[in-house]
Amino acid sequence: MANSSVILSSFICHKSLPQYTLNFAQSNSRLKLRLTQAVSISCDYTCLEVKDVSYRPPGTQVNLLNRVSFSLPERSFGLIFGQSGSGKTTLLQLLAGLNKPTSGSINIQRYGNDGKPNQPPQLLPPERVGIVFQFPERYFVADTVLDEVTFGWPRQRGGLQLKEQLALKLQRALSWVGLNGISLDKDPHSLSGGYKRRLALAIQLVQIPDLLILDEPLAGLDWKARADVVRLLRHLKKELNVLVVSHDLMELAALVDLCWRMEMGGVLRKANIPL
Ligand SMILES: Nc1ncnc2c1ncn2[C@@H]1O[C@H](COP(=O)(O)OP(=O)(O)OP(=O)(O)O)[C@@H](O)[C@H]1O
Repeated sequence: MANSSVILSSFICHKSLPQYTLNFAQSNSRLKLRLTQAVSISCDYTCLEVKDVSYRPPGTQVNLLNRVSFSLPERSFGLIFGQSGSGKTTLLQLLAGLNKPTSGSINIQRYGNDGKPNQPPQLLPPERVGIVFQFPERYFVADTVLDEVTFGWPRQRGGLQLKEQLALKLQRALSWVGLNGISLDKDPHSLSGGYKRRLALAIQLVQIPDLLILDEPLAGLDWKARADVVRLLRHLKKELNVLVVSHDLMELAALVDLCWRMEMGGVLRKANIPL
């Protein structure tokens, strides 16, 4: 059976590896730990809090976002929908730290058992946000699944310990998205549509994000792959804070805890899903 040392050795000299697969019974350990913590330690929770965020691209006079405010408590699934050109992607880019708001704040707020903030709000650091853009498979650059997932990992710096930690996180991420059965030598471009999306998600889950953002996760998939991704999102929302921008309201409706409409001019309003 392949184990973390197999991944680890492949991470260090990954070009010369034979075919292998993953089978990790222990990879749900963090999940169990989180459940235990929730029951036995406290009922504290965190919440993404976006307050009065406006954005005007440098050198322009037009606000693409106008005083956007919303909150998304942890382990919930938020959906933003709205017309093309209304500003949804612009908002996601701010949340991911790719651009900075012209004004307003994007924070993580921790609350205590009494429902009151129990510490000052913390800025949401970009490295704690996972984002999967539309059609992520178009940006796959590697010839193997392993190279795709580990693309961007430290090659020179960092000791064995760091690499071992990363390898364990990789096992867990692949297990989360149900890819623990596939060969890491496989060409990512040869995967089915649903599996390509799973791979794109696994890449974002290696470091567990405080916020997982998905831009049109069902776009361009056939019905089977769409159902596959919806099933996966149902599973992930139990553990993560998920924010999705999508036009596929019917298919995602059953997952949605909170919903907003982005109106033209970058104004966000709370809404029901118009089914
Ligand atoms: N850097 C920029 N400078 C000026 N205008 C911009 C810039 N980036 C985006 N825009 C404009 O801002 C508006 C919002 O774009 P955005 O991509 O956020 O919309 P969207 O709601 O995500 O649309 P879609 O559903 O088609 O993806 C559009 O009119 C777009 O042309």
